[in-house]
Amino acid sequence: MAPHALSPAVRSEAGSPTPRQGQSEITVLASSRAVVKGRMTAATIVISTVTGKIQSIWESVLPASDFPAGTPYVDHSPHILMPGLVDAHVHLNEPGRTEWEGFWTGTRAAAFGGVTTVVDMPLNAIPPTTTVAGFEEKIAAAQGKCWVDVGFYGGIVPGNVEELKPLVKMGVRGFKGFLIDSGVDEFPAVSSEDISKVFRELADEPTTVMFHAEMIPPVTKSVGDDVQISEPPMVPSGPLDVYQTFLDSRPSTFETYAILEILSLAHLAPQLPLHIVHLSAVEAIPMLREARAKGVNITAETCPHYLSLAAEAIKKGDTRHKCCPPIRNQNNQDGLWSEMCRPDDSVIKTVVSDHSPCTPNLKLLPANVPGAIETTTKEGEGDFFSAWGGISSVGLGISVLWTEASTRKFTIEDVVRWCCLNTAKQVGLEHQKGDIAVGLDGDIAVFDEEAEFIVQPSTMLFRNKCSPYQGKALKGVVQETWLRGRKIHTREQGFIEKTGPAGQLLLEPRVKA
Ligand SMILES: NC(=O)N[C@H]1NC(=O)NC1=O
Ligand SMILES: [Zn+2]
Ligand SMILES: [Zn+2]
Repeated sequence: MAPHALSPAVRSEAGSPTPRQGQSEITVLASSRAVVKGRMTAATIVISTVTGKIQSIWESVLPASDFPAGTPYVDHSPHILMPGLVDAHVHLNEPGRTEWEGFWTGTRAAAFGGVTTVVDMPLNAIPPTTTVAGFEEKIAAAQGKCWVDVGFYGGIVPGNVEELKPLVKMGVRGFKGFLIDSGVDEFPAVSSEDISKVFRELADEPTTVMFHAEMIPPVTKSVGDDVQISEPPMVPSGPLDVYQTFLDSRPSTFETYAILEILSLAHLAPQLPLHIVHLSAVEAIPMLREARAKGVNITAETCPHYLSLAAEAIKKGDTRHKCCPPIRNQNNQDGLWSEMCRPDDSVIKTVVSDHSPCTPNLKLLPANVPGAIETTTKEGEGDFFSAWGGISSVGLGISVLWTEASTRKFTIEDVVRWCCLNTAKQVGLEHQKGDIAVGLDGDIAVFDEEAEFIVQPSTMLFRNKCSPYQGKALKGVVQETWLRGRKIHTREQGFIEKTGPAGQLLLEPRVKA
């Protein structure tokens, strides 16, 4: 490439603010391997330090001498430059349950793992993001505490339909509702009537409606001439600290029944994107495929835990593995991976953490499990039914996923599709996030896919160091994380503290796809 070809590309954009004295207007990252527009290539990426946007890309490694003297330039070869990850499902729980997780700790954990955007779930904070007032409190609580960019979902609960359009205008990136008990009182489940109202209300809005798709199938019984419908309780069928007992209490039919219910109402909003969060049961896949073939606009996500852990290996009382829907058996995991082999028509488009932490006491961990705390009472120890449901993993996702995906012959491009390109699309941020392309934010993860590490408290930056991954050897290390053209974290040096929490709140309303 002739050096003169650079001059138009490195010119700063007209009308942009001037950089501070002595600061270069651009920063350059190069590598023999980069995932640009979803494809592996050599690349030299020029990011404006003024706008934070990617200004130009060459599909070759240009030497530093091609750039003006003093331009920060690093050739990261052979490490991979990939887009910063967009984790589209994280519970940050602030305000109200900040002792479970907060903006500061949750976004630092994200940055450690190359995640440059997280999208916060509407529940577990108090208040939940189910009203305009609740969202205002969230936004206020997040100010100045975010180390990566943060978007927000709104919540759907019985009776809040009038809040939904105003929340869209305030910039929520979608909505989540539950069809089963959510685990927190302030976020009740919705009925089919509630869903019908929501679909009518949001039918033409630029948003996505997402469901925690587990539902207890009602049982019908005849009493005289009447048919009575009731929900059976989730009754344990064995010891409470045996994982299989818990798994038996939340079978795959809970997921398939919930999805059928959602599909039966989809005609009320034919244009509205629908989405199933944290899909676990493989049995739901053919149903979703059939619906999509008929034109229903529905997608699904799954999580690293469903793709890497299996019920058979969960030890007695190890409630670090409790989540809902549950981790199922190895066959189920293999089935999810088979679906991931279909890059173009898979119903599972994204992989997200569903980082849903709590304080360690609520996990009721027996003393011999790492992450346990000393408790004065042994009551309920190891009880999978009473323990908080949720897996902590934000920032570990890419390594957990790569450890498993690489043995199954998937590529880094696949990971980028699941965790960057498609997650950005899911939340309407594809014009800004999730890819290395001119005009997008200069969010980059520098990934060494050969390096390995053991998960320890020092590699779990979330607030409560209690995760089923502790002690596991993982493959793939994020060496550096860049947010809008600024290096914010390196594995060697930690956080670039002088940069401070440079994350922005992503509140620009979505536009219709
Ligand atoms: N309330 C809450 O965060 N629940 C999450 N935890 C989990 O395991 N599944 C969820 O939906
Ligand atoms: Zn959920
Ligand atoms: Zn969740």
